[in-house]
Amino acid sequence: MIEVRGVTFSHNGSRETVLREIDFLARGGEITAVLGPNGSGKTTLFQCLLGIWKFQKGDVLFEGESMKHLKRVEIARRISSVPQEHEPPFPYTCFDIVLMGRTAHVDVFSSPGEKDSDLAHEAMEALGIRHLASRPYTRVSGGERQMVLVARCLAQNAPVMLLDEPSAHLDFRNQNLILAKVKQIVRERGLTVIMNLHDPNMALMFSDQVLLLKQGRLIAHGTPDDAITRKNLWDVYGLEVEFLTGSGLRMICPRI
Ligand SMILES: Nc1ncnc2c1ncn2[C@@H]1O[C@H](COP(=O)(O)OP(=O)(O)OP(=O)(O)O)[C@@H](O)[C@H]1O
Repeated sequence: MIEVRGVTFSHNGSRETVLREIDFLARGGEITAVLGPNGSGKTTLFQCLLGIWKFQKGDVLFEGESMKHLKRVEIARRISSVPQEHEPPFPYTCFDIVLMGRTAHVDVFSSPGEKDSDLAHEAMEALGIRHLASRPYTRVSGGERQMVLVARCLAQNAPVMLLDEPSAHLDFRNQNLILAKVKQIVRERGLTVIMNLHDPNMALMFSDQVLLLKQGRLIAHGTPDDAITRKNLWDVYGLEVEFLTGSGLRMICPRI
């Protein structure tokens, strides 16, 4: 469980407040989706949770304890993440990239051991990408890279996972497969997942809680059905939408 209390953040020397008084609770075994227009502060929120940016006000609690004074390696044992862009400088194999997820658990003077390799293989197996193990990461497709990065997150074995647009670069089938897989793993392992998404339909299908951000403020917050409404989508994106229902599903169609 991770609790965000009144987090407020501005970049050094900037007058613009990127995040204002953000409050929410993300529970284990659940997926929290963060939706909001480009530049609304979604990635910055992740960077604050990961300790990359130091917020000026508020606190982040992991299982009730403040993480404010933890070192990056200590945060990495609690929170793993899939960044939006990842371009390694060297053509590591996909397996090496997944194994890097174990860094937070390996002593500075040691190399990853058998247990670390097993966990990396297991993570690739769970996502159905074992066949990519020996392929250079720089020579697989954007979607395959995304799968490798999610596997790296799983191998890190942290109770909280942050996924920044996990379905970016994925084809229609893989977008759905990866989110269904994440949901299954979240339920099985009781992980707390927070993911940034652009498509509210994906949030309706795969999340348990939705946060809607606009210009660094939390405009709405609740179950997908409560938070994703015509009014809230208009307020946040300035877009008129229709809801279509059928087969037990509720989907959004923009009115353009
Ligand atoms: N290093 C930086 N210095 C100053 N301002 C920054 C910096 N990085 C981001 N910003 C600003 O912070 C705001 C929030 O950016 P952020 O990347 O968190 O948005 P986002 O919601 O993730 O956007 P997107 O959906 O496009 O990925 C933007 O206005 C952006 O211009």
